[in-house]
Amino acid sequence: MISVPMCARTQQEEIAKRKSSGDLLTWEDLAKMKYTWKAAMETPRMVPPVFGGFRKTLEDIEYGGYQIPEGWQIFWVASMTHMDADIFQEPSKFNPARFENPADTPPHSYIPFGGGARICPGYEFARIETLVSIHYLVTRFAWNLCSKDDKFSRDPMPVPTQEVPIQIMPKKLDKV
Ligand code: HEM
Repeated sequence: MISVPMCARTQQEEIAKRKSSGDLLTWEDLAKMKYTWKAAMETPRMVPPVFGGFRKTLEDIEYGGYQIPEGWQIFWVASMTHMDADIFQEPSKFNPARFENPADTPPHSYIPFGGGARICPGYEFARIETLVSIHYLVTRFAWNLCSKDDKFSRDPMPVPTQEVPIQIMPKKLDKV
C-alpha cells in the first residue's frame, strides 16, 4: 500500500483538480474514492493490524472435522481466512481489484475489523481517516519508498522491520 497504486493516485488527483485551493473534502468526494478504498482494504487483508480475537460457542458445533462443545472459547485469526486461496485467489498478491465485486467475498471472510455483533464500531471512522490521509498524501506530496524491504514483525501489532523510510517532497499547492 505504501507504493499507492497508480489508479488511486489518479483518482485522488482527479478529485483535487475539481476543487478550488483551500476547499475541504466533502462526503461526496469520499464517496468517489472507490478505487482508493479497495487499495486501502487490500493492506489489512494481507497484514491485519489486529491478529484475531475470542468468541465463545453458544451451542455444540462441528468445524473442520472437530467437535467443539458449547461454552468453549475460540480464538479466530484473521490471516487464516485472509490467506485462504479458496476465498481470496492468489492471496499473497496485492490486488485491490479482488474487491471489485462485493459478491465475490463471502460474508465474514474479510475481517480486519472483526465481524458480527461485535464488529469494530470504529470501522467507518477508520475508513474516513484512511481515505482523507491518502488523499492529502498523494495530492500534496511526491514521495518515494527508499527501501524495498517490506518485512514486518508483530509486537503485537505489525511493525516494519526496517521502519518505512520514504523520501517526501511537497508539491506546488496552486491547485490542491
Ligand atoms: C485500522 C483501524 C482499526 C482496526 C483494524 C480495528 C480492528 C478491530 C477489531 C478486529 C476488533 C474486534 C472485532 C470483533 O471481535 O469482531 C475491534 C474492536 C473494537 N474497536 Fe476497532 N479497529 C480500528 C479502529 C478503531 C477506531 C478508530 C475505534 C474508535 C474510534 C475503534 C474502536 C473499537 C472498539 C470500542 C472495539 C470493541 C467492540 C466490542 O467489543 O464490541 N477501533 N477493532
